Amino acid sequence: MRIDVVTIFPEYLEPLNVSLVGKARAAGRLDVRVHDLRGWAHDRHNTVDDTPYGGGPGMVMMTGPWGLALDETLADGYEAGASGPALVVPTPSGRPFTQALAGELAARDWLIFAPARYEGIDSRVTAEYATRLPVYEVSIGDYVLAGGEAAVLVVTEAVARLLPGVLGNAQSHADDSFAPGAMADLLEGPVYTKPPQWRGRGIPDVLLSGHHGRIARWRRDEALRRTVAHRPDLVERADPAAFDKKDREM
Ligand SMILES: N#Cc1c(-c2ccc3ccn(Cc4cccnc4)c3c2)n[nH]c1N
Repeated sequence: MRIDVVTIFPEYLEPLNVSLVGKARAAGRLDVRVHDLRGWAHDRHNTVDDTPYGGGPGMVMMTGPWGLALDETLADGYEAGASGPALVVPTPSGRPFTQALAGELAARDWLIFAPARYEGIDSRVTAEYATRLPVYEVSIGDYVLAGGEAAVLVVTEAVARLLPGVLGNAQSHADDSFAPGAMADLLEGPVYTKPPQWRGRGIPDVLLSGHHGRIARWRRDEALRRTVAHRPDLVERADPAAFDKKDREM
């Protein structure tokens, strides 16, 4: 997969050089290119924003630099695979970014991220590029950030860990919270490792039993308990029959 990021804060994307994404880049599984939007702002001050039509607070990012940047990025001759590029625009007014959407994006071979600042990008930019490629306007949560770069880090990591060969243990995907299958709509339960005793706290006996069926059921029950406590909305939408099916899978 190739990922391009066009931003006025290239340094914000430094974390894409470390850990899971950094290792995937070093292994050649991920090709990440970060571009400074101001390189396409050709006035004396490299201006990328202006006042909003209709008035109101803040500034809006202008069409000009974004159009030049995205045209050049799309035209650089990269031989995209069958799925071609998609434009991903983080915005507080976007569709919720979910594990399912991470899986959808991970199936593409080229993502171009357009993280904005100020009050966002002139809406004609997404309208223009929606005529040329899929545009995903996504939100990483119901809170307000100052820009889209943090969302790029979140989406990139969630997508990268789903790419073949990136996450060491393929089984980890199946155990993910929100992953399709047995754990869909369930939060992950508690995890433990050595030492067996710590400040007078031990390990649940079932985890030391070696009985895999009981361990799987205990983990499912703990996941359900945590989901009821932290995300009752997920429990309400779950299909009770699915829980029975999960029991049979344990
Ligand atoms: N994804 C995502 C987001 C953002 C987000 C993303 C991009 C931009 C660009 C500009 N802003 C600031 C801004 C713009 C308009 C109104 N309010 C604030 C952003 C916020 N906030 N919260 C999220 N979950």
